[in-house]
Amino acid sequence: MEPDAVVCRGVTVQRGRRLALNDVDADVARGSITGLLGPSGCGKSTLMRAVVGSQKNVRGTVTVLGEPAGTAALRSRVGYVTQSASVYRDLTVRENVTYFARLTGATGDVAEALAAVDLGEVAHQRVKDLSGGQVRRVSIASALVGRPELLILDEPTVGLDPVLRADLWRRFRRLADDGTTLLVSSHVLDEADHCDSLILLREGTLLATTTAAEMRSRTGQTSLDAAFLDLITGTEATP
Ligand SMILES: Nc1ncnc2c1ncn2[C@@H]1O[C@H](COP(=O)(O)OP(=O)(O)OP(=O)(O)O)[C@@H](O)[C@H]1O
Repeated sequence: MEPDAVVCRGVTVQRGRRLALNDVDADVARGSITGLLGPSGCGKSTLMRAVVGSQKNVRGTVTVLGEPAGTAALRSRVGYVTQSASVYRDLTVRENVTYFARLTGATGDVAEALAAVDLGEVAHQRVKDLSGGQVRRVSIASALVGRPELLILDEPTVGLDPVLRADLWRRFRRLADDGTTLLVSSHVLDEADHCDSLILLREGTLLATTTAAEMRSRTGQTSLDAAFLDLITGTEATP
């Protein structure tokens, strides 16, 4: 069996006065969708940054595709889409994705990346004339064009309507089916149903590594929000 795409051991990050992550152990299996879930401020973005290698003051070890996180060799193998879209508003959709392809030295196909997130028909439009959901997808296409083995998406569905959200998750599933490993964060617990496995964080600590089905069976709840609350209560009840 191939080793996991991401292996985090004892990951601890101090940000200002706060311990943003406290001794977190978590793994991301290859070719699957792992959800990184928890309330706002629990440390999701910090953990993603530790995996990408852009977070300062990381203690513990983070191994990505067999290499220490952040090493130069990983640059073309890992795609990272931050919460705020990092695209050029005055360029067209195609120009943006082409630019990122050149920047990463990617041999990937621009048309293929645009098609993967259904942007083919607006490829000629300037980003400033697009909807928020479309801009989000330009960011994703810009990361996809490098054909990363690991794609890290920080809250990609936030602010999107339910139809667009469902559509994006279908596209993420297709990418995973084609062999890409996805680590996707969300503070919406219901999105857990789209993930193969889950890393649940709370106030910088690992609450559980689990699945949506296991969350329901452990708590007897059908709603994942309620199951998460039960897990928090259970944790607090443990001395
Ligand atoms: N630049 C910073 N300096 C100091 N503390 C920070 C900084 N950025 C974030 N933090 C703190 O680190 C903790 C974790 O933040 P992080 O952004 O990782 O959480 P998150 O789960 O991604 O939140 P959200 O869902 O709101 O994006 C929070 O308590 C936050 O206040």
